[in-house]
Amino acid sequence: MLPFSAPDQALAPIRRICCVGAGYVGGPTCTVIALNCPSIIVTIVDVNPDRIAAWNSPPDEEGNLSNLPVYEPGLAEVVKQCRGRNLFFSTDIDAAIEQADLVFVSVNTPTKKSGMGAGFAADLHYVEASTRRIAAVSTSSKIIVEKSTVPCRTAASMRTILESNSRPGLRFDILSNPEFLAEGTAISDLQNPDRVLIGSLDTSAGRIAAARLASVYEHWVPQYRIYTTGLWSSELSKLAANALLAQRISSVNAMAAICEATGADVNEVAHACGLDARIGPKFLRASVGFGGSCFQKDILNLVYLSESLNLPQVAEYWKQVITMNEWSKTRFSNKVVSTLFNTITEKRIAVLGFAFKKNTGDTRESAAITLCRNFRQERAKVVIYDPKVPQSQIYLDLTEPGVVDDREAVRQQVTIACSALEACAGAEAVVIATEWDEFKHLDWRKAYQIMSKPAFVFDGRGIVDAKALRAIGFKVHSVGKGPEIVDPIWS
Ligand SMILES: NC(=O)C1=CN([C@@H]2O[C@H](COP(=O)(O)OP(=O)(O)OC[C@H]3O[C@@H](n4cnc5c(N)ncnc54)[C@H](O)[C@@H]3O)[C@@H](O)[C@H]2O)C=CC1
Ligand SMILES: O=C(O)[C@H]1O[C@H](OP(=O)(O)OP(=O)(O)OC[C@H]2O[C@@H](n3ccc(=O)[nH]c3=O)[C@H](O)[C@@H]2O)[C@H](O)[C@@H](O)[C@@H]1O
Repeated sequence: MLPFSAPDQALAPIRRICCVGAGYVGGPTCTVIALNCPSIIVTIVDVNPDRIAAWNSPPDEEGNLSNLPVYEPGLAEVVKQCRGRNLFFSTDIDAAIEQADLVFVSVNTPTKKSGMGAGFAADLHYVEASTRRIAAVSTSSKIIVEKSTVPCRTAASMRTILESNSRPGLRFDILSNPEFLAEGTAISDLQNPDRVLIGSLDTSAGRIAAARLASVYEHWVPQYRIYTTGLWSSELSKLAANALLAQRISSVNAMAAICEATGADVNEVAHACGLDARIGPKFLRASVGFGGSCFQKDILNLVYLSESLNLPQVAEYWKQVITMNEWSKTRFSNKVVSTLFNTITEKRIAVLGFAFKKNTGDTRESAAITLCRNFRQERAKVVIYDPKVPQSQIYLDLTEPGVVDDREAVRQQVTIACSALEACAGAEAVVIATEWDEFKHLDWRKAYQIMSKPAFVFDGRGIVDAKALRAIGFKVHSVGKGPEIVDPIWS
């Protein structure tokens, strides 16, 4: 990567930053900026007063900020250090925008639910509303930074909106600065990013704006990790990176199906492949299927973009990553049903983990939601335990939005346990849906004692020691591992 070279002229320093959107990205990202740049005043704003109140919530009896709206290891400590010093959370959006030299737009860009492009295109309503607000209230020129993940050329729409609606004489330089943090490791990803990507117009003003944003990151990120590109490349790189990451998981999950049918072990296959420096070892863990708010949404967005560009083969190629993911989830729940003698009706199924991955309380697109819905359709009694997801969120996720109000039916069929062992009590099967460390270290002997027999474990994350569990008496299915095949030639 070429080191970022700043323009020769002296750059006006950034003194005040406003971040519009206090969610999973805006909150942690701008908190880390505040931590590393004590000379910059950072104000994070949101239209949701409950979210802002939670960011401002007081410490609990032990002095910990346990009620922040986002759970991330290390986040509470950083908020505690900076809040009230140079970090503020507010609902006064207009004031924060007006005072800022630089505004991050970090609002949600979900998949459109209706209208043109429904089910594929990104809903840019929130980005447009924020941009219009910036235009309406600004009394000084600013740098506007797209932090949200957006389709290619969104910056051009933002520019048109700003130029048509702002006071005369003001100038807005628009940059793309996509975020690559992963939930659960957000603070370390932000403190030590693989790269910071900044896209700008290839004009002198564009390059100066990029250099001013880079100077913020340079407080803690080495220059060689700051990569500047054109605006459209930067926007597309974010969609491309997520598509490539998700594609790796779908590829390894496709291999997992072959492993299960042949007796090969997906961990060994992934390790053997990952030793090739061109492939690399990371992000090759077979699973019940990927979740999270972005992989599916961003690939759908790429599919829509490809179709709009009249590239149906490209669209079909990326769509297959999602098709494989959906199939992986269904394949896993079908395995549970077929192993439990083809019926789980009235059987108690303990689902361990509901978040889309460990170390987060986020459940968006979590594979556990699909599994639990499938188990409900089979009329099982589902007992769920997750260390970080609140009961209300689990019920919300399992309720089907639609004409029929099924809240009562869900509550009759699904209960929430306070511990993993409580979930296991009386269960016919344990399904590991999220790779929380505590499930690795569960007292599996105790779990076996309190379960119905035969006691089954379905490990959708490949985290338990299947041999040790079999020695206890469990019947174990691990994703990507076939049954112990006894080959007559060798026995
Ligand atoms: N969640 C993640 O790990 C990552 C998300 N992204 C992208 O970042 C963007 C934000 O994602 P999240 O933070 O997860 O979303 P989120 O839903 O957690 O947060 C977005 C926030 O923006 C607020 N908002 C919406 N319109 C607003 C407006 N006009 N004025 C003020 N506030 C407004 C919402 O109330 C909400 O609190 C998305 O484009 C996403 O694709 C990128 C990298 C990682
Ligand atoms: O744009 C985004 O939102 C972010 O999406 C992902 O981050 P995130 O979804 O938070 O978490 P990941 O660690 O990528 O995991 C996504 C899903 O894939 C699953 N996964 C991950 C890795 C793996 O090897 N196998 C696997 O099944 C996880 O369990 C999880 O369900 C990307 O990793 C981030 O770089 C990106 O910024």
